[in-house]
Formats: sequence, C-alpha cells, structure tokens
Amino acid sequence: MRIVFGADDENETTRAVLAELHGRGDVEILTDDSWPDLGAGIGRAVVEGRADVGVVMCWTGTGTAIAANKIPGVRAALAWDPWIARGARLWNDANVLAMSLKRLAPDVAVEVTRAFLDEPTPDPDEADAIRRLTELPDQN
Ligand SMILES: O=C(CO)[C@H](O)[C@H](O)COP(=O)(O)O
Repeated sequence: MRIVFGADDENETTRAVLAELHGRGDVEILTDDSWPDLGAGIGRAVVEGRADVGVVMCWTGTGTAIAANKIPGVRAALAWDPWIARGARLWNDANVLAMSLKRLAPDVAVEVTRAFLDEPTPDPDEADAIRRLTELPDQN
C-alpha cells in the first residue's frame, strides 16, 4: 500500500502514527507548516495516484481535513476512534484519514490508523450512496 503522510507539527502521536505507517507500506512524507497547503498536498497526492490513501494530522485535524476536501476526488474523514475510522472507509469510501495530533493519545491514533487501513473496501450496500456522493459538484 502506498501512503502519503503529513503533519504540521511533530509529537509522540505523529511519531507513533508514522512508525505504524512505515510498517504497512511505502510512505511518502509531505512537510509543510501551512496546514491548508499540507491538507491540499495530501489530497493531490491521492487523486494524482501517487498514493492509495492519505493520512494527515494537524492540531485539530479539522483544518487539514477541510483543505484536503477542497481537492476534487478527495473524501477526507476526521476520525477520533477506530469505529469512526472504519466507518469512513466502509460507508464513505474515504481516501484520506485526518486526525488531531493534540487530542489523540499515541496508542489511540495508532488504533484509529489501523482501523482505517484494515478496512480497504467499501460496503457494497453503500455503492449507490457513494456514487451519489462522488456525483455531487465540488463547489467549495
Ligand atoms: O489545527 C490546525 C488547523 O485546524 C493547526 O494545526 C493549528 O491551527 C496550528 O496552526 P499554525 O501552526 O499555522 O498556527
């Protein structure tokens, strides 16, 4: 699996997530102190096919998620527990995971990351909803 990762700050949580990612595939790391540019860069790497999925972190996770979702074709999901992360893949076909580097403990962030990456394919029952989602105009 090719994964693009970026965080606008570094701490125990980002280091734990990165270690987990390195154990799971080829990791491209984006460094950008500007969270809008970082989120957009992660999104572009995914839609341009350089990575299968993106994992992005900022203080809240929200800013980079919003920035990533500005890129057409990105479905970035903010997750704070494994159930949310799994559901984002299963029911939303999310291709970018966004997390808070300030509010998730390292072990929780790793569990969230695992849940996201372990659920590679969407639920077929959600195919219509996901198609409808991708048909919605990107106007933001
Ligand atoms: O959580 C974030 C955005 O949602 C940022 O990480 C936080 O606002 C810090 O950004 P900066 O270092 O540019 O002030």
